[in-house]
Amino acid sequence: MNQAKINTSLFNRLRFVLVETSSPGNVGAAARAIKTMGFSELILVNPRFPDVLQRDEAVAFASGAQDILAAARIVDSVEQALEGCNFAAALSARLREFSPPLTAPRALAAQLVADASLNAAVIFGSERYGLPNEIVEKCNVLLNIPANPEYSSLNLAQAVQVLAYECRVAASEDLSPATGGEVGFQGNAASLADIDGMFAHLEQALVEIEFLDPASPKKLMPRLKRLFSRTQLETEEVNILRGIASQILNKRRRLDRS
Ligand SMILES: C[S@@+](CC[C@H](N)C(=O)[O-])C[C@H]1O[C@@H](n2cnc3c(N)ncnc32)[C@H](O)[C@@H]1O
Repeated sequence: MNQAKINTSLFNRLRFVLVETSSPGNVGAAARAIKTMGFSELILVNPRFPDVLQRDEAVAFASGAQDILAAARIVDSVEQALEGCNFAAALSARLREFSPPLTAPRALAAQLVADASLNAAVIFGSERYGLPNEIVEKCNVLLNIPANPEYSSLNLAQAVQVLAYECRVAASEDLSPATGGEVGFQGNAASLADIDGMFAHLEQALVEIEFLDPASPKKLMPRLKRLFSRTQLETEEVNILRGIASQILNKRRRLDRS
């Protein structure tokens, strides 16, 4: 039995999100992977089979982790899966032109353990298609598991296992009290829902001043998302950006009226 001391704070702050998973066996194996490493929160976004959690194959692959399966939640959208989160990492074997900063599981795990103010999600794509760009662009980081460049796509549940393992190892190595305090943000990390709202507001303002042409948006919003994803936005900062957007919209309306 492993008696190593461990900082358990991350176990309650990290959720595993599987998007549009098709194989019940992978869902069961993912439940087992997260339980063996001490985690418990599994969320499925639009799985191929709505009854996947009860399917024999899922139950068989979960083995002793049937409690994780039973407690797993099924939701309709990534936004629902991320409710209450202020940090999200997209896992992909594929690098993309417009993505948040690239990081590796070990570095991310250390960051999540060190900063107790982070309520995080790690998001995995479907077996066939991986993660769509719209989801990757919402995330703070893109996580790539280092692998053979000629064949780097792990089985979904194995990717979950690697991530959960790295987080456990990082938690075992960091035994500082998990209170946040001097490490991490000065203010509260903005929730992902607030950041989404801020981008929608900013987009509206940019359209209003004709900086963004909705008929030909090019890559302006993905580029801005990438820019902001390089910093961990705080609630106050999101409010400032929304204030700027409001001011632009109000000023524009006043000019239109005069
Ligand atoms: C079988 S893979 C999906 C492969 C898919 N055909 C694609 O091109 O993305 C299922 C999921 O496991 C995760 N995954 C697999 N290999 C990975 C790697 N090397 N780094 C990060 N995530 C990986 C990703 O979340 C991926 O969406």
